[in-house]
Amino acid sequence: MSDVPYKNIDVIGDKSSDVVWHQASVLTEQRVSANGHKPVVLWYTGLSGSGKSTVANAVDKMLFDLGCKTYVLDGDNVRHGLNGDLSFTDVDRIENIRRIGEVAKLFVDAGLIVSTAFISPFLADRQMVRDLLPNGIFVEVFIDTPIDVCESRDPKGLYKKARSGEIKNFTGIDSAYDMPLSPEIHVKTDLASIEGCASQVVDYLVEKGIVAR
Ligand SMILES: Nc1ncnc2c1ncn2[C@@H]1O[C@H](COP(=O)(O)OS(=O)(=O)O)[C@@H](OP(=O)(O)O)[C@H]1O
Ligand SMILES: Nc1ncnc2c1ncn2[C@@H]1O[C@H](COP(=O)(O)OP(=O)(O)O)[C@@H](O)[C@H]1O
Repeated sequence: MSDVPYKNIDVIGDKSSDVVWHQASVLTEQRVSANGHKPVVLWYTGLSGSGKSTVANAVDKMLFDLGCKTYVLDGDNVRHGLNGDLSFTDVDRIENIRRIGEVAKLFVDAGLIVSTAFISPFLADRQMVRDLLPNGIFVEVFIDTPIDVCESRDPKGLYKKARSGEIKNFTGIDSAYDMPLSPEIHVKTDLASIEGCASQVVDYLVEKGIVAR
């Protein structure tokens, strides 16, 4: 497990002590009742090329077709906008996950099923997001794909660049990945089809009474 210092602590610290929380006029409970399902964060974690985006989007489509209110936050997309100022140093990855955790919390408040597809390599950061949310809301989905399979897929040609030294701090090569210790859902993409992996996630949500089929 990596032990990374929170260098951006001045950013992370709460500087809003004079700001008072405004109570919304539509309560989360009312949104939940209108939506017909519980809000949840499906927190996908895994190496680059493991299948996070593919499985998250396949699940999202299945849930959308069941009438659920959903949204996917994807690493590649969020890093173009909200987190466009962040690199792949350990400190910036920590800040990346902290911001996504806060955004996911807002989506939960809106009553949605939010899927996040970020490498989120550090155990401590995934725990930080779990702790940010009410009990049972954070569902860790470990997209467990061996690095040699990810590298043979290499959908963006990034492993090739990392091996040649063109990209530094690449997860699994010269940057750490802490495997989840007890994820709620453990998906092995080298053993099941995309549809099979997505069904595994939806089955979990149905089994837990989060959505109805
Ligand atoms: N150095 C390095 N290491 C890992 N990944 C890299 C790197 N540089 C660029 N990329 C691309 O950025 C995507 C990962 O962004 P994340 O926000 O998910 O990363 S992290 O959670 O902050 O670790 C990742 O997307 P996925 O392949 O979808 O995981 C890559 O496309
Ligand atoms: N069972 C599977 N689940 C998910 N992806 C799979 C599976 N089998 C093959 N793939 C392929 O692996 C690649 C995963 O890429 P991607 O979803 O972008 O990964 P990540 O978001 O983790 O970087 C895609 O090209 C996808 O088609």
